[in-house]
Amino acid sequence: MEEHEKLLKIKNLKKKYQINKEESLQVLKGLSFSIAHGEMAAVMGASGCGKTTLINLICGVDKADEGSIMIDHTEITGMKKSQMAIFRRNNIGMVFQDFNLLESLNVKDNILLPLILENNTENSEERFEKIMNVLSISDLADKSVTDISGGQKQRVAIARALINTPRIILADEPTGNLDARSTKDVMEYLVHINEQFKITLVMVTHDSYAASYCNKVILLKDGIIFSELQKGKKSREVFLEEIYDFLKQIGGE
Ligand SMILES: Nc1ncnc2c1ncn2[C@@H]1O[C@H](COP(=O)(O)OP(=O)(O)OP(=O)(O)O)[C@@H](O)[C@H]1O
Repeated sequence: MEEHEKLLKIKNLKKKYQINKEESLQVLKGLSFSIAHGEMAAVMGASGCGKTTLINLICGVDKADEGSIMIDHTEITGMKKSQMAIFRRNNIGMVFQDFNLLESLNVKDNILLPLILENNTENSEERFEKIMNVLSISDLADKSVTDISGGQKQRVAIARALINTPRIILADEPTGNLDARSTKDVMEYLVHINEQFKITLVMVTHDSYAASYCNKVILLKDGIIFSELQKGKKSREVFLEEIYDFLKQIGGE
């Protein structure tokens, strides 16, 4: 893969947290990897290895100590907070474990919220309809988000992440609050939107089953990359076995 085909390029990323005056915790110790345009990748590793830290650095809510994060040729590590907030709104769609939907708004308004905040709802109807169709939530548009299932809530959250035509979707444990049936549904829909909208997707997960839907799995250990697994032409089931085997080596399952 040529460098210019990479959407996300992370080089030598370092992050430590100051625990108290004397102690600090070096979580990321020089992490490097890249994600191609249109790729769907999972980041895995034992609890506390720095997965959420990594997502927070990529979406710019926290700052790295060293290293570089490029999203489509834009270096984000040096950006000011206000600049980063604008970049994030225009380029990054976020999906969270607990959905982060507003209960006072119905499904449609939750999805349109990023455009409403930007005062940019003109010509959004066609994209809204397409997203609703692809995620099979058209029938839910007028419902309150308190009256739909967990799996449906996550599909609404994915629709909201997509509405602004982002370059990348970052998902932190998107199936963490879902049962097995809804996990399967949500992962199938994520594959579907990855294909239909050619959107690049990076998710952090504990769940090997969810990760097995991705084209690539990045395994973190001790603050660096332990291994990168490619699905290639393998079936999802065979890829799942491979993920299990590697996770056993790093104590992640
Ligand atoms: N703001 C913070 N201050 C101090 N330590 C922190 C802070 N945020 C995270 N940590 C620590 O850094 C390490 C990595 O945390 P992080 O949440 O990134 O891990 P994770 O891989 O996402 O964990 P999990 O899988 O359990 O969600 C953990 O030991 C955590 O306790």
